[in-house]
Amino acid sequence: MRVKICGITNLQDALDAINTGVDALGFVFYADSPRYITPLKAKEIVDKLPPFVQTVGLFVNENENFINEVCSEAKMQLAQIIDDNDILDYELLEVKSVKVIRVKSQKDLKNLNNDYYLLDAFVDGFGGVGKRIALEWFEDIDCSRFILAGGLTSSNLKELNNYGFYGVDVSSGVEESKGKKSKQKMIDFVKEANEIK
Ligand SMILES: O=C(O)c1ccccc1N[C@@H]1O[C@H](COP(=O)(O)O)[C@@H](O)[C@H]1O
Repeated sequence: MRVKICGITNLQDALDAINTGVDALGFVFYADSPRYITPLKAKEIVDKLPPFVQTVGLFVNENENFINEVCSEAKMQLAQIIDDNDILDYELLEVKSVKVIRVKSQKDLKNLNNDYYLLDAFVDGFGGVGKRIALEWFEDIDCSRFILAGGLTSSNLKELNNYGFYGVDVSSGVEESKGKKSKQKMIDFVKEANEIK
């Protein structure tokens, strides 16, 4: 089970997250988020990271140029993309990407192609507020290319057993306050994630 911790705003949280064994760190380039980080500050953090950790930039309804420029400046290796109006031309992106599906109903899980998707619960405004997707919607669906997000915590991760998700993404569930991660919550989260089958 791959684990991404999203909403990194400072070096200490990034290093604490890495020490728990996470696979990816997320940086929010969405100005209305309490976890927003400037590309320059993200780059300063990324420059101090050890190898073998993927850096992921989160974008909300931005155009290709903006995504390319920020990923280049901030040294993001993957773009996590919310594109509500489906207008992005992915061919124009200079960085690998994963599309976010903001899941409102079980219908949104049907007819997806063979790509990897990050699935987050639909909320008015945007994510990072701890809302969950109903797990029963995934019964009888192949979850092996899905990264599940939305309302995950060390206490509810056990419920994911046997679904076969590729990975999980968490933000508010490992915070002590908005934009500040809790070292202990990250340790507990990653420990539980490693036990999921
Ligand atoms: O984290 C944010 O502030 C954010 C802002 C806008 C869109 C998405 C955002 N976060 C993403 O939301 C999901 C779930 O987060 P949570 O664990 O429920 O708090 C996750 O993919 C974050 O990357």
